[in-house]
Amino acid sequence: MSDKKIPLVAFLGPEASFTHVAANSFFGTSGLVPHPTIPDCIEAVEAGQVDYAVVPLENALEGSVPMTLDYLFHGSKLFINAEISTPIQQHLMVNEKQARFVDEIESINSHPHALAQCHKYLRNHFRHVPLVQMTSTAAAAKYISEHPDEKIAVIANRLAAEKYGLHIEEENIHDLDFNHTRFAVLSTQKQSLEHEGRSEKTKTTLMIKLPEDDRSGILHQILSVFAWRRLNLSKIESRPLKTGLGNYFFIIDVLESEDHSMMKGAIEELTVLNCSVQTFGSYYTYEQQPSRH
Ligand SMILES: O=C(O)C(=O)C[C@]1(C(=O)O)C=C[C@@H](O)C=C1
Repeated sequence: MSDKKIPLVAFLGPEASFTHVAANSFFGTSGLVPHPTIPDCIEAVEAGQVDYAVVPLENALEGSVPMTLDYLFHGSKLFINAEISTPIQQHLMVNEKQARFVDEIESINSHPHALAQCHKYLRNHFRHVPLVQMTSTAAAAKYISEHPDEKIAVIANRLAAEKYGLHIEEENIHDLDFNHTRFAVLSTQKQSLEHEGRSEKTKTTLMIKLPEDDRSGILHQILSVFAWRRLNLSKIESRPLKTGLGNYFFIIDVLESEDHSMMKGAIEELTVLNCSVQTFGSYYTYEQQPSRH
């Protein structure tokens, strides 16, 4: 018998959320602990209650998950240890008791990203039905399993339909086929987690704050630091600094390890330009293979 300690992993729950599916694919079924919100997951790992947290970072159709970015980049001391890219398939479901009355539903509940991923479908089929935002797709599914008399449909994955005994009214209602979400594995350690099927390249996530004096051309200078070193950026996003209107910082993903000499040089040069640079770790990406969920 192996005496290897099973890590505890917080994930955005309840069970059968997409985050659960992603966490399960990476860590297996043991040690996974559902938390009701993204900040709860982040705080659990900061407080040492769990070893890791798995939280959604970005969806291919909807873009970044602001809650994760806000908690990760504003004051947390966590690092990204791995990234899991998961295919997302959304289904419309109701409680078995409501299966004959789908025409009479009074609201459609789900996570805001899931509602947005099915925007066209909802406009075409349920234009006048109010949409209600929930903390996760699985939270919506769990709710209607516990309230069979309420005339609510939800958008969630197949695992949620199975787990909460719901009737799938329509499958694959997401507007575009290429629907993937990136999840981050976070911990207090600066480390890269190894797992089967990792990407060839390491990715580094940087948070860059501009110098106080608002010089013209500073963004161009920042990008040149990476460009002449042939460091490939896979993402650049600006987010509010929350210090005043128009004050932003940049999140930049670079396809190189921060230990690489070119990266060290780039970070040093950015500091000389009076930018403040914080690294959130270098890590691998894992593509989760499509499953029935
Ligand atoms: O609601 C869930 O099931 C989640 O895991 C959250 C989340 C998200 O934040 O985008 C994850 C993947 C899907 O894109 C929809 C919702």
